[in-house]
Amino acid sequence: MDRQDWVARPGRPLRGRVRVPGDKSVSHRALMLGALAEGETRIHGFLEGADTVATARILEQMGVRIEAPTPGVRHVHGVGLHGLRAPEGPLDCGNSGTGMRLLAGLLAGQAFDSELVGDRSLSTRPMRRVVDPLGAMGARIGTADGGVPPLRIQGGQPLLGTDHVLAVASAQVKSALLLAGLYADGRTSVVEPRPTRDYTERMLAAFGWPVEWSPGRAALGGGHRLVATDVEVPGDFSSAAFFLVAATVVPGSDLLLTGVGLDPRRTGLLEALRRMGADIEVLAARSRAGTETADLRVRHAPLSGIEVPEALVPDMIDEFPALFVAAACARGETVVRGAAELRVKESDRIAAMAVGLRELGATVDEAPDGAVIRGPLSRGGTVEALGDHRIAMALAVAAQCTPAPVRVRDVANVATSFPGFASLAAGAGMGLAEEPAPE
Ligand SMILES: O=C(O)C1=C[C@@H](OP(=O)(O)O)[C@@H](O)[C@H](O)C1
Ligand SMILES: C=C(OP(=O)(O)O)C(=O)O
Repeated sequence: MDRQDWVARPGRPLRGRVRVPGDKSVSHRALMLGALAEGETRIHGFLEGADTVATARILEQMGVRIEAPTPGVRHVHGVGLHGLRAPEGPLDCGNSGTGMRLLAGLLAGQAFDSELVGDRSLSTRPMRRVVDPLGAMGARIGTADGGVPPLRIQGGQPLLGTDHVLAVASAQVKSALLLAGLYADGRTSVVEPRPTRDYTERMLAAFGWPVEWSPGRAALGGGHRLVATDVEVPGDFSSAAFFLVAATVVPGSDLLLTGVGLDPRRTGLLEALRRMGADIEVLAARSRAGTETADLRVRHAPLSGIEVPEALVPDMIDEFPALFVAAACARGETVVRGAAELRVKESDRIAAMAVGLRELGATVDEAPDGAVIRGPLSRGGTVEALGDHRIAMALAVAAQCTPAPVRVRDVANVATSFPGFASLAAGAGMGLAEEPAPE
């Protein structure tokens, strides 16, 4: 990917309507379950991001026909639970932790060997969290030194249903184990330290696989079949988050975000921003095929710092870069704790935001599992997104509150989760322009 920068500066108040792209978590899962189902699964609202496109390509490498008649639509011709073919080479997950961890579970149950690789960032992310519990089920998966990718998965291993008690609250780990459980003999169960997003459970049920779940627990048995079904992907709350914060902090803003998925395990930021004083209304809430979707009207409001309740952390795990910006624009200080997972995302997101916001004049005291953040953002400058999509978008939002322009370096990776962010943001009023990176 070519290096790309943005120059961001205060623009106009954010106004009008914005429709964010489809949910990344749902798009990955719809492809995977569609591939393993019998029949044709039609996905609408599919995220055309590099992460989800990488997952589609991997499934195609294993013999799944996936048509893309128009952008945002995929027709997945399922091959059935045992219909995948051995791939000819390594399977490239790109930047996607979700892709790699979920596929590790799915591939552990196949009759053939496979290898999962990723880009530079993904190649540093911890994989023992899936490799060890999959190993307890009988899977054989090798990693590079330090438990990082590539993952070499030996096929033909019989899997045994196992009861897992997880140390980290991770929907990716839970989902990997449930996907392996489809191929296991007996019952696979997962207990989480805190409830995480339950899209895998919901979608398995929609595809006809018997699964029991409640917040923090999930269980299924092997030996059933998946039947193709249509999937309507809601707008990604994690993408909407940047607009929620931008419209809240820029005076005069009044913005409508349409068709945003509001799964309760995803909307921790809504709760945190409201506690800080944000003015966000949920309008036209509707439930389609078990998915909560609504329009969000957000108007500028002054914010005050809070202590973010630890129980909210998994429900806003991808929204902390945006929350850090809201905190730097608030009166008083904001305290984040219990969020050590942020250190093993696409970048160390605590460090990345601390360095970026300090460059713009904020005070950020880092802790191993969080930070204390104090504004104001008192100057412009040059900040590093470190190739992390969420850091890039958060720092562009921060620049809407600085007295001088901000160059955000290394932003090309925004295409993994939010292609078209810069033009959508500029259209809504944000001051944001793409710039080639200097040599
Ligand atoms: O299951 C998923 O789709 C995801 C789970 C979260 O990761 P963890 O499970 O590692 O917390 C989140 O950060 C990621 O963007 C998507
Ligand atoms: C952490 C993220 O994704 P992944 O783990 O799939 O790379 C994210 O999108 O913020």
